[in-house]
Amino acid sequence: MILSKISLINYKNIVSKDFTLDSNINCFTGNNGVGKTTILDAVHYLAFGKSYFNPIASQNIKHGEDFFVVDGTFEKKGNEERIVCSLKKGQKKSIKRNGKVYDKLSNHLGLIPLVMISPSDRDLIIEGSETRRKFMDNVISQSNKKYLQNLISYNKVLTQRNALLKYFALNNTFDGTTLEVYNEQLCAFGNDIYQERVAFLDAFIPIFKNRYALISGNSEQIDLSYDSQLNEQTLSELLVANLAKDRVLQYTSVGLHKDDLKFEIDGYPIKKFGSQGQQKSFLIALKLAQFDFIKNISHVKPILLLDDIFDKLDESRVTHLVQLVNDDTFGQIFISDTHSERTEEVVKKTNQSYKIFKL
Ligand SMILES: Nc1ncnc2c1ncn2[C@@H]1O[C@H](COP(=O)(O)OP(=O)(O)OP(=O)(O)O)[C@@H](O)[C@H]1O
Repeated sequence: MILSKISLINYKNIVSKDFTLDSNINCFTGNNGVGKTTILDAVHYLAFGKSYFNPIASQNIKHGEDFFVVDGTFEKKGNEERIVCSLKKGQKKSIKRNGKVYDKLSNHLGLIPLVMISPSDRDLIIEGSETRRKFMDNVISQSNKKYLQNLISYNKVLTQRNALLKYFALNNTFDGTTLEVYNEQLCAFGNDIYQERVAFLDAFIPIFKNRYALISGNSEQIDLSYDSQLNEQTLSELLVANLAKDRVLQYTSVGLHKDDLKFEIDGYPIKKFGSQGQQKSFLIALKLAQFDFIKNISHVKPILLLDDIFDKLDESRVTHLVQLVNDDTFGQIFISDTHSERTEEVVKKTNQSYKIFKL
């Protein structure tokens, strides 16, 4: 899938802009705040029906205006797909494919595979476990609809179980039979989710390590592992063993919603012991592995958005990255950078066609 044209109206700081794009590399350069990331974000909007950065849809409308439109034309094997995302203040957002409004956003997801790499991915390292679970869940659910369904069902039962624990505490009562019904449902959905996460990481971790080695030139050992209470005990055993604690806490303290991913460098947590460049390399490797994973499953090369990617990387890592881009693993790429000359230098070294848009 190649994005051949995009136009933005009132999207964040962009009043009105149209771009006719290259099928390989597109670079957006300019000073801080001119709107480079905004353009990449608009491409993300076309694929996922939402901003990568601001989940509150109305805040993506340019200040003082009352609507935005992002209009993209994609080409796939000679066929055109026109996707138009728009939002008018006070109304529901609309996503149209070839003039027809989608009933549900979920029907659009998957049509345009895309991976964004951005400085805000640092949240994956510095924030709590929820961010890392979300990353894992997003990658798995892009190719596994049943996983997403199980996840939704698990969270629903979890909310009900927590409400019941609260009810017990408030009313000084306990009903083991009702709780058991929730436990059984939680275990049924939870075990499926656990198995899928194990299988996913078995496939994902070697791809990730390979990507990291290529970017860093093998200069340090990194590790990614699955940290789950279910690695030691079944969910059913965990629920029984922690019942007294859960009744005191009035919520479910064990389960898949506590899973995490452990990121390490030379055996130590990367959050505390990785340099900025090493952390950045780790995140790029993680996202490139996501790219590979989606590509292997969907047999389509996702669009790759590289937001401010060269910052903090030394020359040899930038060179390795460019070499990566040069093999035919990748499809269309969008790059944003403050240094126009640096970008041009870098993309010139690839054997790909490119366009540089100076904003
Ligand atoms: N709803 C909005 N209306 C108007 N401006 C907005 C809105 N949301 C964000 N902005 C502004 O858009 C501008 C462009 O941001 P963007 O992140 O695209 O810049 P950039 O060119 O990538 O800069 P940098 O080099 O600093 O990363 C910023 O000044 C930001 O404050």
